[in-house]
Amino acid sequence: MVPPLVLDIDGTMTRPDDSIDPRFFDLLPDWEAPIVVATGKAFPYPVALCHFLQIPQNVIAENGGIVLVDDEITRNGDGESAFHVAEEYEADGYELGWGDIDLTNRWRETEIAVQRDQPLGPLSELASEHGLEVVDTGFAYHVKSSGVSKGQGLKAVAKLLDRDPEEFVAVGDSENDVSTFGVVRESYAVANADEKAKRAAGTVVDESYSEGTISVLEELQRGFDG
Ligand SMILES: O=C(O)COP(=O)(O)O
Ligand SMILES: [Mg+2]
Repeated sequence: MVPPLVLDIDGTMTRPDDSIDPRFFDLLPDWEAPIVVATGKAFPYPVALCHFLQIPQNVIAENGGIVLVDDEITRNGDGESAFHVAEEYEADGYELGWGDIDLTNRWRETEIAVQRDQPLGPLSELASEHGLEVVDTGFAYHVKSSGVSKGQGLKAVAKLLDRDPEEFVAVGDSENDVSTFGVVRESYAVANADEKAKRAAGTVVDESYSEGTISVLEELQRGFDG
């Protein structure tokens, strides 16, 4: 059997121009084991991605803040405090950086995300005053509860799927994937991954972005076929 998968979205299922690699639309629906999409993005994004890929909606969103399996939704973390951090950051004269219509945070429930061109120092200070932490995904700074992570999310998903997290193979590209890498059987960082993800991964693949992820999936498939 091919192993169950836990896949990050940005930097992992995407090409360098941020588009989803269209090859996943053929590869993933045919994968004969559960697939979990684990992302720092707000909940609607991975739900929509699963919908359009036509795969079951096994989702970890907001870096573990929201978990969906079948019809069960679990929320984790102190969203209120994260929203207070955002308010205080703005009151101090900084911006979240997403423009007037902030679609990055509009649907967030358990954490907030800030553009990486905004100052990190004051954001980290406010986060720690509220007992929160900042994670840099390479796409955004995320202000979140420290006990909440994709790895914790995967443990919850695995349980609901009647699986062990150690059956899973993970692919990711950044520090918000390190917790996932810590609970799975095999972990792969794509070549564009940040140093934290590369250090935590069992294997760093030669290819970048979706090219790297697809090479891992094809290798797993060959292992299964052979
Ligand atoms: O939204 C982000 O900042 C990163 O998203 P990802 O976890 O899917 O890479
Ligand atoms: Mg990523």
